[in-house]
Amino acid sequence: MTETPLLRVEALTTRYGSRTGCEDVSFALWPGEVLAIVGESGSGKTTLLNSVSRRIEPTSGTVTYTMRDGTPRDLATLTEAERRHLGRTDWGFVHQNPADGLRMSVSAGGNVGERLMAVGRRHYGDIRQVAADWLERVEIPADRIDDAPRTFSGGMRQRLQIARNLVTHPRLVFLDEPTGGLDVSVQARVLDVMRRLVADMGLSAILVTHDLAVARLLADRMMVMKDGHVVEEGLTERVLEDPQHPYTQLLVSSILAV
Ligand SMILES: Nc1ncnc2c1ncn2[C@@H]1O[C@H](COP(=O)(O)OP(=O)(O)OP(=O)(O)O)[C@@H](O)[C@H]1O
Repeated sequence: MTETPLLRVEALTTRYGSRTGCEDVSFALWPGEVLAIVGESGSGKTTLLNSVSRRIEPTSGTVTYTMRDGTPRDLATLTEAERRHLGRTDWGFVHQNPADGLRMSVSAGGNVGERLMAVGRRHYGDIRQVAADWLERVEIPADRIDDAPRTFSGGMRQRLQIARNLVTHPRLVFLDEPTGGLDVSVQARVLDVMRRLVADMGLSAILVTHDLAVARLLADRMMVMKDGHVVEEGLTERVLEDPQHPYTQLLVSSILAV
């Protein structure tokens, strides 16, 4: 790991009127690290993810991101065009519902190729070849390249969403309950593909999940949220094996002991 974090979040607070989404959250994300944000429904996980990725504007606090040229930038100071560029090149966002991250009536190859065109690739034959390679990497049969994702199963759609996001080799991926809507048997394959790609590509990721088993499989480090606050944070194995906060103890015993 290098000395400069990829992302530094300081005292981030997001309120919805008088209701608190997340409050006074600080953390650093290091290159190549996967950080899970866990907690029960309503604890503020999605609010935090969306505030960090600027899908919503936080009420206060700062998020500093180290750009590809090594310059740390306060995300609040980026122009709209700079943010869009970041979203197309350096960042990926995998939604729980694949329909939110895919174009459901565009072919699978088109869904992947579109992201390449957004970063300036123009040669049709090359784009199709890269798209075909990526479908293979996420275990989608080559003969489905011209089919639209609305004809795919839930697991295939999610694997396609992963391909669409990773084809531009982002440095940071936001994963919002990426296996949340899937049957357990289908989840395993999606998780396996994701774990392999994250490791192969040395990706940094922030993963929101209420499922501690998913966090255990993918994350190096874990932050536990309750009522908008981080109550515990540490290496995944440490938090799961030796939880310190009573709420984490409850979560771990109720979920892993079954
Ligand atoms: N758009 C919104 N308007 C008002 N309140 C909101 C909004 N979104 C979230 N909240 C509130 O903020 C708090 C945190 O919600 P959030 O969705 O971030 O939690 P979560 O841990 O992601 O839950 P889930 O796992 O159910 O998605 C909750 O009290 C929720 O009711």
